[in-house]
Amino acid sequence: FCDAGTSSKLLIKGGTVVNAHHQQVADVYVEDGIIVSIKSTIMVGDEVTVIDATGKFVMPGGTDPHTHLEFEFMGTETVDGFFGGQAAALAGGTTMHIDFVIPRKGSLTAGIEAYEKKARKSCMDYGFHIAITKWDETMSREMELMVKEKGTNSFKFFMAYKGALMINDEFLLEGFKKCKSLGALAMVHAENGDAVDEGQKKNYRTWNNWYVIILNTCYDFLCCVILLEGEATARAIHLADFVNTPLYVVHVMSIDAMEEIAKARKSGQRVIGEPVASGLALDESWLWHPDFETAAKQVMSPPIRKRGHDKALQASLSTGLVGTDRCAFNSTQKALGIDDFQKIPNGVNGIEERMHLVWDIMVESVQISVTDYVRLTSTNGCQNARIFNICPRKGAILPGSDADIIILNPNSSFEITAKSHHSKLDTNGKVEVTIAGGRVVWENNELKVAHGTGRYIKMPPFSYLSDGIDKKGCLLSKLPPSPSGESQIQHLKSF
Ligand SMILES: NC(=O)NCCC(=O)O
Ligand SMILES: [Zn+2]
Ligand SMILES: [Zn+2]
Repeated sequence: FCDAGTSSKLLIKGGTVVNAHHQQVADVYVEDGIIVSIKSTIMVGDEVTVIDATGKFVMPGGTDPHTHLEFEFMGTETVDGFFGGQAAALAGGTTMHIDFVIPRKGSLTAGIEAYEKKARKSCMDYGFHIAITKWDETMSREMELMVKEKGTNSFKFFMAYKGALMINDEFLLEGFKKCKSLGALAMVHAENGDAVDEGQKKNYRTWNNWYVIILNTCYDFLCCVILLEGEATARAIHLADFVNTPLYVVHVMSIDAMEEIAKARKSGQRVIGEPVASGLALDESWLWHPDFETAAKQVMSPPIRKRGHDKALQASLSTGLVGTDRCAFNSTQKALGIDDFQKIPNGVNGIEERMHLVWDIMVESVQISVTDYVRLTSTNGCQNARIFNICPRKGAILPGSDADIIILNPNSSFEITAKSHHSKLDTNGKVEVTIAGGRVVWENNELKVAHGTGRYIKMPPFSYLSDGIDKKGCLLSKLPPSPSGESQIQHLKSF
């Protein structure tokens, strides 16, 4: 890593500037980390660094809404610290990410403080979601603190990982009610954790020598897990509807889950589904690879599905957004599960590849337009930046927006060849320049990043998703308050 680029005045000349709903050939002038103007021609003095973007796209840097950097999980910790993971992200055109704070000894305050420390050396802007892994009055008070004092506006509830992070329906409901009252977004990891646990316990403890023999039985189990993802997604949707709060389903991996979300959206419920790069690009055949290391790389939860689910998720993207769920473990860590596949640390890579994969899979195949691409990856329109209430600071090339900008050359192609990847992958379209906070941090295949240049981005509550939602009303809000000193019968009569 080199020193971060220092120029505080930049002119990006002659590129096609793309926002979520519009593109135009224009110059973009940046000063002190902020976009100052966008005009057909801008003249500047010698003190300004000029970047020629003729024939290329000038777009907002990506926001990855789902990462786990320096995450202690399943007896180990993800390979990247904040700085390393962010540097990789910047090389791939992502300029902001939102990571998940895991409570420490049950405390959200201790949890966020630990993450503030982890993120101190950041070279890229970041925000936090908060995971809720139990429920009591203290948790409820701490959620309030996280929103009102810590600048977070989203909480993730795990319906899986029994015995570790999982929360039951009663607490899920309490959490949803609290989210609603705070104007915060409820997020769910939707899998039926009890059933997954049961299936895993009963079967398939050995992966190594027995790998081929158990293959078919495991396959049946994974098919069943699809139903369990759909079931949990539907359950979360119904509970969110019951309290009338918006819902965000993370890492949607199956057609079943996707269809539940589509159905709810059709009926007017505010539900967002988040496919991830691995689910769009991979299929489960890798999971059955005879080489443990190759197979274990693909192990994540919910699992990557068979061909068909990827295409369906791609099709659903026209109304959505895309994250990575970056939770990377190396082969030594994955080998923790060589004798018991339940112990393979769950998680995949993607923070560096997401922007290129989505370009290649979606734009090159003409499934979406270039403006849609901006909407999905970096977030204006109705996606990440709006969902997390940070638009137009992020996700837009507009005067006043942060100067987080990428220059993408649609006529350049390259191979993703890192040793850690299971295959070589040709992608068309290449992020040639990344500008973060007004500094050129990626250019000529070289990173120029420095510790401490990334900022914590506060995300205020009551995004557009909360706007006007109470007009709809819900069963819970229509119930009269419980009686005091009145008999249940009288109370029910009055209702
Ligand atoms: N998804 C996964 O397998 N690992 C990361 C943790 C999570 O998001 O559930
Ligand atoms: Zn999850
Ligand atoms: Zn995750």
